[in-house]
Amino acid sequence: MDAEFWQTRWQRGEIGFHKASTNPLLQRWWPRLELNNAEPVWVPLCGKSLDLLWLRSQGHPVVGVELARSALEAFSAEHHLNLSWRQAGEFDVAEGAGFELFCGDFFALRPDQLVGIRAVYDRAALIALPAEMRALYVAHQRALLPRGWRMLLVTLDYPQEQRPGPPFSVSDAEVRRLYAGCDIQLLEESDVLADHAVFASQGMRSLVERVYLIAD
Ligand SMILES: C[S@@+](CC[C@H](N)C(=O)[O-])C[C@H]1O[C@@H](n2cnc3c(N)ncnc32)[C@H](O)[C@@H]1O
Repeated sequence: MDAEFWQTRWQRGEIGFHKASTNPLLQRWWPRLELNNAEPVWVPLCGKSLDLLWLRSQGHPVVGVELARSALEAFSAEHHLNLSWRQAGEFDVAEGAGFELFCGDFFALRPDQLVGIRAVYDRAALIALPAEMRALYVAHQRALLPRGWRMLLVTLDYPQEQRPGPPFSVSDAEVRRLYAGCDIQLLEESDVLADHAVFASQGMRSLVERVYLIAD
């Protein structure tokens, strides 16, 4: 899952992960983070998700990172946001209308670029990465954020041998291992295979979606 893999997915429009509506799990569970609406929210591997718009509609300034510039340009154009671009070190940043979206590699971000962020939304970021990268991703995430953060995390769990990722299968045990030392609450768990006919046609036999509230 290198940069070229994702750039090619965006170039070819192979973005089945992108949803045409706000994630209902975000709407249902976000209040459990008990945030002040003025708190900025960090959205790693953000794509052009409509969830960014929903978070902003709640009053949150939204900070994201995304490798594919075309994704951020599409986000700006499709929602008439007229984001402008500036440079910040090795990142180009699309900003305006309550958004600050870093274009570049998550792993190149430094803590001083995310000062004051204590809220995180991870949907299809952790599970976009293969196992060896997930450990590095979580370690970097934890190094980037100041103590006291809270995160809403959405995962998928299925027999990995039934289909190659992404999305990758992430078990409950792995979430607890990766975020050891944090307070981890499982908010919801359900089998969602019936909603993913393509995965079922690829041989998947079960697909469990989980939503966690994780606090450092
Ligand atoms: C599965 S998609 C999910 C996008 C978004 N979270 C959503 O829910 O629609 C993963 C996204 O992460 C981006 N990505 C992958 N690796 C990245 C990295 N190292 N740094 C920044 N973005 C990355 C990809 O380009 C892709 O848009």
